[in-house]
Amino acid sequence: MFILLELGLIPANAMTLNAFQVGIAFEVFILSIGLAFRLQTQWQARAAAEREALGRLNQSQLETIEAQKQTRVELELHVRERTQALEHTMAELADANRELKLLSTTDELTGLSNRRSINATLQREWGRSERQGMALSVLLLDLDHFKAVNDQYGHPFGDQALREVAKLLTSVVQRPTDLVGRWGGEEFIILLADTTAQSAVAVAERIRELVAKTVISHEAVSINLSMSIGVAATLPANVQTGYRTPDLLVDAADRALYLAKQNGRNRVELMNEHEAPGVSTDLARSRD
Ligand SMILES: Nc1nc2c(ncn2[C@@H]2O[C@H](COP(=O)(O)OP(=O)(O)OP(=O)(O)O)[C@@H](O)[C@H]2O)c(=O)[nH]1
Repeated sequence: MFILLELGLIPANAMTLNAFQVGIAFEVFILSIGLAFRLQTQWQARAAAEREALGRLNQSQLETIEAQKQTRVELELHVRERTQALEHTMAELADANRELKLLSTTDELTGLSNRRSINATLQREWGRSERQGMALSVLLLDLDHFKAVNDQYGHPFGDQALREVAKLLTSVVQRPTDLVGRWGGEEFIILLADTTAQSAVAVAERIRELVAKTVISHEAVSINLSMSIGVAATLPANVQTGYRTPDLLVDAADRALYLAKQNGRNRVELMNEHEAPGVSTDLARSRD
């Protein structure tokens, strides 16, 4: 442009004189537009990429939250199922324990308390009688000539007789604090709390009479049985004259029972607290 002007090939005017600057300005302008366009394109691409990444991130977060929720629900369900199963097992265990306790305290044949349970009750009642200054009585009851019954009518008949006798005993002894148990074999025991020797003998006598008059039947056989009963009573607090331990009280009843057998059976004998044979209730003999 400068050479053309110098040679006079183009007229010198504002346009031609400033053509270089104008050209540069124009080029700068065009470059600026190009640069701006390029920047905008890059910015848009970057924004789009960011949006997409953000979208992806949110989606994965949502999936994570959803998965966690699902896991929690499943876990809660599992815990509930396990809790229910555990409760069920606990209930079964409680039932089994009750059953076990019943089995360990009950005589299978008669349903009465067994010896173990009677001993526990005797200890308890002894302590209570001691604290409250009450009398405590023990009856030992034994079926007479029971071996002959078994031998003659068979063991099943003997079993039935034991069950029937157990019912008779519980029908007479009904106070909640009293206890009827099977001491072993054809021998029964009765604990009478807050009961003096005199009352205990009266109870024993009622039992003796009831057993003697009750007909025991099983299948084609019907027979009458009788019982010998030993009675011992004490005031546990009375250490001077009474029996010192529950076992000694039972021993005394056992000695009274032995006397009843010796003296002819179907009778009641009382062992007095001074360890000597007591007043025998000869009612049995006199009435039979
Ligand atoms: N059926 C049956 N018999 C039993 C059971 N337990 C013990 N006996 C029997 O009871 C009988 C007891 O006999 P003994 O101890 O000789 O006494 P007893 O014949 O009753 O004679 P006394 O007691 O002297 O009058 C035995 O034949 C035992 O087998 C039982 O659970 N069922």
